Amino acid sequence: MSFLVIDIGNTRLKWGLYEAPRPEAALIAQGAVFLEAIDRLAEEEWARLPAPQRMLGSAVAGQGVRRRAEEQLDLWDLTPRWVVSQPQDAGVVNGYEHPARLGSDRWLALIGARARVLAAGPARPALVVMVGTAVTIDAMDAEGRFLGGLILPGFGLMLKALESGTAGLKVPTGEVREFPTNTSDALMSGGTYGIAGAIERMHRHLLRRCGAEPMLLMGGGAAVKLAPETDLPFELVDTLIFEGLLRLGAQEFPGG
Ligand SMILES: Nc1ncnc2c1ncn2[C@@H]1O[C@H](COP(=O)(O)OP(=O)(O)OP(=O)(O)O)[C@@H](O)[C@H]1O
Ligand SMILES: CC(C)(CO)[C@@H](O)C(=O)NCCC(=O)O
Ligand SMILES: [K+]
Repeated sequence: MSFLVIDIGNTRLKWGLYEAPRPEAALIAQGAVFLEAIDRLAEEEWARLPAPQRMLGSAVAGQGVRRRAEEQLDLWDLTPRWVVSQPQDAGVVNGYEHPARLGSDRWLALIGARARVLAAGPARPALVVMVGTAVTIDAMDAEGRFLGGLILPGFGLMLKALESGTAGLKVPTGEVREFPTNTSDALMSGGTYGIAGAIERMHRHLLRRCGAEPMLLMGGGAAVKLAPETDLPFELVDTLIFEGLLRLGAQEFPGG
């Protein structure tokens, strides 16, 4: 009973085909396309896939984009299901004031992270960082309660904002330097240290709140850029959202 998972962010749609809706299921195929290219999925990347029987997705890019993805899913005989963040599920308690307003990608990453924490040994807090179009830095305690998190602009949005909001800043890519001495390096270093600094700050908040060293998990398209600048020990995990979808899929489709 093969299982398709989809993560629609604000820049790209990521998909994965697993042999079943189960956390330990084998990955059959995966891919990513920019949102502009969604309308060609059925005739290109998906055309050669064995038909999935079940599907579960996350979509934070808006109704229009989600509908375009659903049109492509018409290729197969399955009912599209999209995750809405719940007050609690799969061992995670959602501390958001309005739980359903938490981005489903963040919710799924927390569910994926919780499973990793428990698999790694005694329960401990976790800090879940996703570096995509936006950056999110989400804190979860040792009992699996999501305490709250930060939303920052990602690299692309930060640079775009500076470029369009000033006369003197253009955006050729620079290097990360401790003491930048040209505009490109100053911009790249500012963005990188801005995000790295926010991670360190949130790490401190969580350590103080819980009194235990959090597990730091980082993912998303631009996480590799940040990795060398992060002093804290971390794990790069690109599949947290998929892992969350597999866990929820196992609950939703218990027979396979
Ligand atoms: N070298 C770069 N310079 C400027 N911006 C960049 C660079 N590389 C990536 N970005 C931007 O960083 C953001 C992250 O993009 P990417 O597609 O890699 O992540 P993603 O995890 O798929 O994002 P999402 O899940 O939000 O769709 C995008 O807004 C992209 O434009
Ligand atoms: C913050 C993003 C854009 C990150 O992808 C997404 O999770 C989202 O649109 N969230 C909704 C708002 C919130 O999580 O508070
Ligand atoms: K995202």
